[in-house]
Amino acid sequence: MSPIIEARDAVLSFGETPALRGASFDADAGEIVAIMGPSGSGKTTLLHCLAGILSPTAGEIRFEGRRIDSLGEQARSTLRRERFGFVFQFGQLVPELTVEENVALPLLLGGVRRGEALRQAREWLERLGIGGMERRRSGELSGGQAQRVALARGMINRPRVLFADEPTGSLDSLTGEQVMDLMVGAAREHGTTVVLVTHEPRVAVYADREVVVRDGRVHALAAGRSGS
Ligand SMILES: Nc1ncnc2c1ncn2[C@@H]1O[C@H](COP(=O)(O)OP(=O)(O)OP(=O)(O)O)[C@@H](O)[C@H]1O
Repeated sequence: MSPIIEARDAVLSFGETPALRGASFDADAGEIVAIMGPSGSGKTTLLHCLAGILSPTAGEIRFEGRRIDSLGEQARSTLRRERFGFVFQFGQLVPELTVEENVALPLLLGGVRRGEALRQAREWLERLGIGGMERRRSGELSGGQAQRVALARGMINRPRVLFADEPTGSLDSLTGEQVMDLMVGAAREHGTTVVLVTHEPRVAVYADREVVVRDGRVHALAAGRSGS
């Protein structure tokens, strides 16, 4: 099986600071892969390259076998909206919008009618155990609730790949486990690949496989600890 998402020898610097120095990574369809590694090693930069947010200056990024690093900004933006989902450390919800509008946003941006988009948003909120909060604003949510909302927003367009950057980084361990259970459950149900950046071993055990980034390069770890 060829990987659904892949980086080959990706190189990227920020000014004089090298972030990726020939990073290679791949994930198969439906696989959950954790990217671990020390602070500043290049994890987030790798995730941003895989997700088409950044383009490496050398090397290749492929999604479903096709180069995406050479696409223009508009094509990458469409790809992100239609095929990828995102969950970040602090939810990054839009404070002016209600919870249901936040969740519906990827559908609304893709042209789905408002009524239908909000209906699907409420379904996801229900499913993630926060039904009844659809009219709140993000400032009225706990950290765990906000991450559930972010997860609902990340999954609502049934992405092929969900990119999660420290999704539990702002949560206590119990709440973090609940969010990870929900994320893994939703991803498994929809066959969504998950690329999960975390520095927490107890979060990485949710993955099928772990890799470690050091100094801008990716090192494989022994086969996943989960289930073993
Ligand atoms: N926008 C930026 N401008 C300048 N330097 C950056 C930028 N983003 C990242 N860097 C630098 O690139 C290197 C890799 O950063 P990156 O955020 O990818 O690491 P990380 O492994 O995700 O770190 P952390 O675990 O602390 O989030 C670091 O040296 C960082 O300082």
